[in-house]
Amino acid sequence: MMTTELNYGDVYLVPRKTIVDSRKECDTSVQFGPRRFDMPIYPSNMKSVVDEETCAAFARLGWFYTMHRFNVDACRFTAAMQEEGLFASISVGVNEDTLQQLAELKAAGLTPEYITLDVANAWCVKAERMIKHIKDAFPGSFLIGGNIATAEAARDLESWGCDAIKAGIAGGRVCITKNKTGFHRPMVSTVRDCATAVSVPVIADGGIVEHGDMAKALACGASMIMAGSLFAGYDESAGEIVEINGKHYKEYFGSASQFNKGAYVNVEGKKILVEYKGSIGKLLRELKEDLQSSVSYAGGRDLSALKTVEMIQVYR
Ligand SMILES: NC(=O)C1=CN([C@@H]2O[C@H](COP(=O)(O)OP(=O)(O)OC[C@H]3O[C@@H](n4cnc5c(N)ncnc54)[C@H](OP(=O)(O)O)[C@@H]3O)[C@@H](O)[C@H]2O)C=CC1
Ligand SMILES: Nc1nc2c(ncn2[C@@H]2O[C@H](COP(=O)(O)O)[C@@H](O)[C@H]2O)c(=O)[nH]1
Repeated sequence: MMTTELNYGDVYLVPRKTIVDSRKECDTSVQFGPRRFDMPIYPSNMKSVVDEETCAAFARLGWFYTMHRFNVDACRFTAAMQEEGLFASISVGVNEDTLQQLAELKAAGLTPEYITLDVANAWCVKAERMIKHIKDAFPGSFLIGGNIATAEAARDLESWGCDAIKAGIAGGRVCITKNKTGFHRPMVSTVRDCATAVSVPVIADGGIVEHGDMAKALACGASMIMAGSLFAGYDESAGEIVEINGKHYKEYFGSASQFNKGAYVNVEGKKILVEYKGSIGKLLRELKEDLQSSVSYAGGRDLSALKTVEMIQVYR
């Protein structure tokens, strides 16, 4: 049977009576694993979005982050962050090099507070083996597994030991997976299905276009949101600045792009230029203001109000 599925642009949230005197009263903070963060959104663990400085800046601001896994010394990164009094949040893969990195961390007596298993389709035997290995070797780390896109996959990752699950397949701005393989699920349907299926937190990954999509993701049951292109155009983003005809852009490329892989093999991502927008401070302030406003329209004082808000489908 063929079903109709929904993306963020297909839905809106129905307003309720506001009970606060000011949007500033609305609390956007979220408990995620062992820590509380100022906002439930964070930059994608992509080489064109975050580097060590981005990660340290987000941690200092009280926002969550995850370092990417491409040519990164996880041991050195973890030590550097923790020596600065910041939490360490690393990404790993499913291959031999990850086993090596984990062994080095263990030998150095280091435990990252957060570990993200980052593969295109984590509903696979290799991810199952690695998740079980990480839970065994680092029981003190909060383990995020992803990505997946169905309730059944979410339930499997939860049963394998993930403390949180990242949902979203082929919905990203630099993704070409859906073009090359035919596989994709729109984000509203993905997040709703996955969040309903498990008791661990679900991260809605990719496809955030408008700031209001944050509230929609949370209304679908997400606890956190990961976004790439939203954060890619700033001084603090990791991509290079490019000048064309006097206008400035930043490079934003997929983790499975030829540019990131260094070879045209199993390419499922592309490189684009996004508008350069200067310092990220204005964006972070605006994201918080907009989410505070969303909470007020939801008739609450904190993010829990968004969990029970009514969602409607719009036809164009
Ligand atoms: N969120 C999304 O929709 C997507 C995200 N990405 C991002 O791109 C990066 C690269 O992802 P990924 O390709 O998983 O990682 P890798 O290219 O690092 O692949 C990891 C390992 O898994 C194997 N593998 C990967 N895909 C498959 C598959 N479909 N079937 C069997 N084995 C497979 C690879 O072997 P082999 O190469 O020999 O097959 C490799 O050994 C990640 O950061 C990921 O998050 C990529 C695509 C979609
Ligand atoms: N199919 C692919 N997806 C990718 C690739 N690199 C990253 N990603 C995913 O996209 C989101 C970011 O999406 P955005 O809409 O916010 O820009 C990211 O977090 C990954 O899940 C890739 O090469 N191919």
